[in-house]
Amino acid sequence: MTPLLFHKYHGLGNDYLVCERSVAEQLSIEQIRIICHRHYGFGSDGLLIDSGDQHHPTLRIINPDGSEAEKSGNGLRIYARYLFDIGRVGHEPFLVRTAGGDVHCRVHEDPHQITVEMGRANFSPAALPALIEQPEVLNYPLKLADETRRVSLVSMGNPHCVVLVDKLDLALVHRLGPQIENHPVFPKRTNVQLVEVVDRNTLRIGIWERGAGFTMASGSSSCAAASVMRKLDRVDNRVSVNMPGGQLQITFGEDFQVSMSGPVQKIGRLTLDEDCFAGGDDSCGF
Ligand SMILES: N[C@H](CCC[C@H](N)C(=O)O)C(=O)O
Repeated sequence: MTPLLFHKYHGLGNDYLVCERSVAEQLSIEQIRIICHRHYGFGSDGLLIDSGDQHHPTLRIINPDGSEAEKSGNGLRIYARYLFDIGRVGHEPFLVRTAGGDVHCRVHEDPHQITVEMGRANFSPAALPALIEQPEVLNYPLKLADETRRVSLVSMGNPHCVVLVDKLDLALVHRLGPQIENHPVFPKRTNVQLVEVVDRNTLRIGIWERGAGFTMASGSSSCAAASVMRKLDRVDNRVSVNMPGGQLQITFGEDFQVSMSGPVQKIGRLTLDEDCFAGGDDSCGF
């Protein structure tokens, strides 16, 4: 087994491990879940796999539950910084391929700051997918276990369900998040955001991620929340999105083309010891 080398970064506390394809090919999905585990592994909100070749950077995103995501905003900023750190890119804009569409990234003069052109917000429910026969789903009454909540749907390449609230309550994110993530109307599940509009240029959001649960920050969630609020004419073309982990800047171009800018920090390099996989299920089941 070649050394299992990982690089750990975070974007506003949304942390990711990065590895080469040759490393990922040696791992099963169950082993990736262990590596992302907060106690039995390195701990991470997911694994970013550098899947391209020298001239065509391609990003695969694996959630901590082992599911694969089409796109990740913080993941793309981290991948762009990783490519810069290993000398594969400079400060010029460059294209990155993802399962959720091609995006353009740029590492600023200060390499802690990265901008990603995240593509066009798509309000068609079929893009998520969602089993609702409407051209767009805005303020739709979604029936949950004990209540009905008005939701709006948007795809950033990955699926998002946005819930507008008067006052953000993170306990409500934990209560509604799993119900909506796993609602049968979403055949591939969905990411969930609760959104409070502070003013026409400022949002506060709480995030429940598909396949990851509560996270400190999410780039695609910031894009999704801002896009729905733009669609509902609650914000202007430049929006600061505040999350528990910090703030991202979202800017809208023509036809809901979304640009996202924000920080990335490197935490370190990690080499995995095979002993990590040696244990069985020693838990006492409580
Ligand atoms: N869990 C998400 C992918 C990561 C999104 C988030 N970390 C971001 O920064 O966009 C999904 O299954 O679509």
